[in-house]
Amino acid sequence: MDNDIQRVLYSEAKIQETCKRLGSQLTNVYRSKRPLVVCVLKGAVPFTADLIKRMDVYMDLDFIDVSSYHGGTKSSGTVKLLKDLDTSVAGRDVLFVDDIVDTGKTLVYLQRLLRNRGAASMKVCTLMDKPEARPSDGVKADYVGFQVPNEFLVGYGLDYQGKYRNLPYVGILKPDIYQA
Ligand SMILES: O=P(O)(O)OC[C@H]1O[C@H](OP(=O)(O)OP(=O)(O)O)[C@H](O)[C@@H]1O
Ligand code: HPA
Repeated sequence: MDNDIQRVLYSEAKIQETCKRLGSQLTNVYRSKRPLVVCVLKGAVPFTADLIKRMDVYMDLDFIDVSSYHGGTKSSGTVKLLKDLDTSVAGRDVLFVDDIVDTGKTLVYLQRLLRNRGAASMKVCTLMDKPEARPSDGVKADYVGFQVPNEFLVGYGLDYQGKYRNLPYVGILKPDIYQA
């Protein structure tokens, strides 16, 4: 897989350092609470696994599966709910964990879906934020690891046609891979 990568943007060490920083920030925020951490499948799996190990708080973990990138590099614009939460969010402090906020459509969808379920609070932690991909008055994540350039990225959860999620770093693919 390494041969398919043109440039590494965030190394494994840099990502781990960032998980540590975000984890201690979130530990302070949720110290006296018991948050419901919601991992947004599938891309957020590696980040969630590393982040929660850095959060020294009692918490519950649940998963929601939504998808809008159907194999390509552009959002289809339509977010589909593939699996809902198993846990009630009423009265809970919900923390969404995602790998990237790009156009922001996934985030808008998730916030809309949970709005009427009575959560006490809803926050978003994302490893990567691509603000140039959406209007400046668009949605915002509360806790961000890296602000990333407006390019299609792979690795550490991010896929291209289902591949590269298991790379331990984040990078940019060689141009010929898209054409293959
Ligand atoms: O801000 P947006 O433009 O909505 O993009 C962000 C979303 O896109 C990716 O998920 P995807 O829909 O590809 O599903 P996956 O995680 O299962 O790959 C990523 O994991 C985010 O959840
Ligand atoms: O840059 C990206 N790469 C892979 N998947 C994504 N989903 C949203 N943005 C991206």
